[in-house]
Parts: sequence; structure tokens; C-alpha cells
Amino acid sequence: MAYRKTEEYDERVTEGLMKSYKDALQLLGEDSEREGLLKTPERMAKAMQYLTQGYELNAVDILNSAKFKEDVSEMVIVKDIELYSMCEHHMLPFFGKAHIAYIPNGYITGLSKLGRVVDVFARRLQVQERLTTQILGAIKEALNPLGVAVVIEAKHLCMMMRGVQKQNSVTTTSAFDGEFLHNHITRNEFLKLIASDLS
Ligand SMILES: Nc1nc2c(ncn2[C@@H]2O[C@H](COP(=O)(O)OP(=O)(O)OP(=O)(O)O)[C@@H](O)[C@H]2O)c(=O)[nH]1
Ligand SMILES: [Zn+2]
Repeated sequence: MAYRKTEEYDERVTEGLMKSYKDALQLLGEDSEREGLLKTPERMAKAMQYLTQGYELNAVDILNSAKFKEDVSEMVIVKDIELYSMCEHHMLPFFGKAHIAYIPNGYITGLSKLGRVVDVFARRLQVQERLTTQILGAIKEALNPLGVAVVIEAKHLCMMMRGVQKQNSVTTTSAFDGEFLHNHITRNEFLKLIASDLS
């Protein structure tokens, strides 16, 4: 299944999570029976299923669902794709932007599919490095392009709200393949274009 309706939840999973979240609220010193919290375990159970729905989605299928034969070999860049993910260490959000480029090799994909692929891998428990390479891997597999590049810039709430508490640090990760890996002129063109407001 390439797509999933956003408001569909597995009842068995919802029930199990609700029990755990109710316990968690009690353990944190809350009264899970007070009015404001009565529905909270259910809300959390649904929110967490939504935020991890990427496990059930197939990025390559999504790209292939709008794959078009096209005889172009100019770099395609989609930049500033917003993303929200959760770090696998603390289950706290990290969020920012992804910039994606590929050089077609006989096929292009629907532009929106690149944004969907970001969500497929972001809606899981992640580290930013793996998120970056998984996006690259899916594009490479589906389109067999002459090159792929992915750059992600993100802020991690686990470094802001707790722990080291650095409010302004931004983590940048990148992954390059094909022309972007072997040809520094192509890579620099991409990096220049994602830094520009006009690209
Ligand atoms: N490489 C990488 N590290 C991450 C990511 N998200 C969170 N982390 C880090 O994962 C590390 C987990 O380190 P631990 O020492 O096990 O956890 P901790 O005691 O909570 O660490 P502090 O956050 O330093 O308090 C921390 O340094 C986090 O900053 C990510 O996407 N990539
Ligand atoms: Zn973390």
C-alpha cells in the first residue's frame, strides 16, 4: 500500500498504547482521571500512530506511481521541503528542511512525490543521518538517476528542551550519489542553488 488515509488507526494498537500512556501519566504524577486528561491516552495513541505511519509506506512505490519517461538530463531540485521527525533516542521531535536533487536518466518523477518520500522516512523513529541516506536510496532505486543529492538541516528538541540545551544549533547532514559524488562542479552547483533564495 503506497498511501494510507491519515485518520485510520489500528484498534488493537490504539487500545494497547492507551493502557501504556494511562500508566505513564500516573507514573509522571498526574491524575489520569481528571477531565482534561480523560481522552489524552487515546489522543496520544493516535498521534503516535500518525507520527510513525511511515513504517507502513513504501517510498519506491510512491515514486514509481508517478514515474514518467522523459528525455531530459538537467538537474531537478526541490528545496525547502519541511520535515518533522522524532529522534529514536528520546522520541522528541526534530524538524527542519530537506533539499533534494536528482539528474534524470530517462525518467522523472512527480515533484510532490519527493515531498511524500521525505514523510515516509521522517514518520518513523529516526536519526537524521539515516533519514538522509534512506531518502537518497529510495530515489536511486526508483529512478536510477545519473545522480542524487539530499541535504537536511534540522533542529533537535532533545538538544533544546533538555540535555545540553543549545537553542540555536542546526544539524546539517548530506548524502550524494553518482554525479554529485564524483563531480565537484555538479555538487557545488547544487549547493549554490539550495543556498540561493531564487532557485
Ligand atoms: N547522530 C545523531 N545523534 C542524535 C540524533 N538525535 C539525537 N541524537 C543524539 O543522541 C545522543 C544520545 O546520547 P546518550 O548519551 O545516550 O543520551 P543522553 O544521556 O540523553 O544524552 P544528552 O542528550 O547529551 O543528555 C545525544 O547525543 C543526542 O544529541 C540524530 O539524529 N543523529
Ligand atoms: Zn534525541
